[in-house]
Amino acid sequence: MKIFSAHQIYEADKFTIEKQQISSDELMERAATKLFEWIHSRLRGTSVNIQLFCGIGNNGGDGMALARILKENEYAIQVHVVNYSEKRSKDFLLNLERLKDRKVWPDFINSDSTFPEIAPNDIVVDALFGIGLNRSPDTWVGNLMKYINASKAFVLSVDIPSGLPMHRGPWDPSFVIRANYVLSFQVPKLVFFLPQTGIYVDQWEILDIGLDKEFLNKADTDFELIDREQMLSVYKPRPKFSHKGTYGHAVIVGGSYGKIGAVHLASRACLQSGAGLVTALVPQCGYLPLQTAVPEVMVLAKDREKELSNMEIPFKPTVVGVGMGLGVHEETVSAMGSLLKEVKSPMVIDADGLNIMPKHPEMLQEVPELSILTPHPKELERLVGPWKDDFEKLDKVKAFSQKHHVIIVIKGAHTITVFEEKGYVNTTGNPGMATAGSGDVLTGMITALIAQGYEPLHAATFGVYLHGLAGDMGASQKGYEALTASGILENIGNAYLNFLRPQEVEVKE
Ligand SMILES: NC(=O)C1=CN([C@@H]2O[C@H](COP(=O)(O)OP(=O)(O)OC[C@H]3O[C@@H](n4cnc5c(N)ncnc54)[C@H](OP(=O)(O)O)[C@@H]3O)[C@@H](O)[C@H]2O)[C@@H](O)CC1
Ligand SMILES: [K+]
Repeated sequence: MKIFSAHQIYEADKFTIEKQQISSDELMERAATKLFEWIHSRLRGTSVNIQLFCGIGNNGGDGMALARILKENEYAIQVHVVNYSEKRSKDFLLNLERLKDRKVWPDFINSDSTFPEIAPNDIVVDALFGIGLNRSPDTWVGNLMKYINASKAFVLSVDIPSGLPMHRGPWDPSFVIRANYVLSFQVPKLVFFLPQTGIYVDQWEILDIGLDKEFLNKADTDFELIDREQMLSVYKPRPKFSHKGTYGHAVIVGGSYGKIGAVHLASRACLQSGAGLVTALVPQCGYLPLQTAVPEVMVLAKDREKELSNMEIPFKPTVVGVGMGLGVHEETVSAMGSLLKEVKSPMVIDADGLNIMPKHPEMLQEVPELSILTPHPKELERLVGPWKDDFEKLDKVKAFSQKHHVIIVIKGAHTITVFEEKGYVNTTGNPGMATAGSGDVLTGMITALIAQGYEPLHAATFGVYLHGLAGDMGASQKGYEALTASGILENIGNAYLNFLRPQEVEVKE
């Protein structure tokens, strides 16, 4: 699913109005009707007090139109117009008049007003600002947001939590509505998925307001959501007459004394994700534990006992995954330099494989094109430098990807895979996966997919998606706290099965 910028949404809006020959207020009416249907299907006429806080633009207009439909359906409502500007939108004014025609008189909140009381059982509809927010809300408006946040009421935001801009972090993090639920029109918004702004959104859902499908399909967006449907188009079924050679020979290079477990996890994940053959290249201390624990993995133990000083591979592997538990010993660093010179096809580079790079920038030049780098936030900062907000981070990663022609997997709650100009936002996974070794499993999985012939970008997005799904299945058995990297690994098979199972189709009433 594509993620549109504010500008693109306004364009889609304009295009739809022209093509469908409707007026802008008809589109607003559609939006408000969808909002109403969502609320009504849950409340079914329950006598609950609904307080609508409406701005003076089109987001506020949506709120006003919703208020009217709620009133027509005999819900108890109170409408507050938050008068933050004299520049009221045409459709806001139209809906204000329509509301007055129904004998509903909103109260107007200004900078010197006392805020209305909000009871714990009330529902607050937040229609202050939508995607048009372009500067910090005034202090009194920010204080109203804080006041709403401090209430115990359930907060339902229209389109986007008010106070969140579409293109940058908030000016003041306390001047943003914390939404229990966001009903977002037509397309998801990037801010829902970023660490600094996603915290304002507990749950979100898309309401289809009938924007022109052709326009939406044609549009080229900077970001996309990675979901099951899209991954199904990437998935490569295994043909009957295949053999282990069909699925490649992956080499996992890593480990040092006390950190052989990282290679163990990555190698097993690589096998369980479908690689034909897996060889682990480790220092001597890794030989016995790996041969004992994972009989399916072949082990190449190099000369040194405690760390790798030589990463020579005596055959031509399909793909190399490197870095987990490697350490940064001087000789390991130089062995890594030689490995990068040797390998010409895309690699997967993680952990210490990445930590080595910033101190040896010449190595970055040797990284094969289309390699996949999988940094966590600290490793990423070492690679691209610090950022002031998530948007600057994404810009820096895009520039880095373009410069080095590599794929970067920014690990996080919503892992984002960046390749050149574009970011792919993952939708699977959970907080239980923030645990030791989780990244080693991911590296093994992505390596396995490349071994099987997936092109690197697909290997990265599909690997991230499956890894999250395996984590979700693990968490459903054990809960977040008890989930370990082994728990993720054990669920790779279940993740594939779940992914390939035909999904139940939701029947709409
Ligand atoms: N396209 C769609 O799919 C549909 C969209 N719809 C709805 O429209 C919403 C977008 O509406 P919108 O453009 O009128 O902007 P909105 O967010 O209501 O802000 C209002 C105005 O406030 C101003 N302003 C900005 N920052 C400010 C600040 N800090 N303090 C004070 N003022 C500030 C700024 O105007 P300015 O003063 O800069 O000229 C801005 O224009 C969208 O989220 C959705 O709910 C639906 O109706 C149906 C179809
Ligand atoms: K809003």
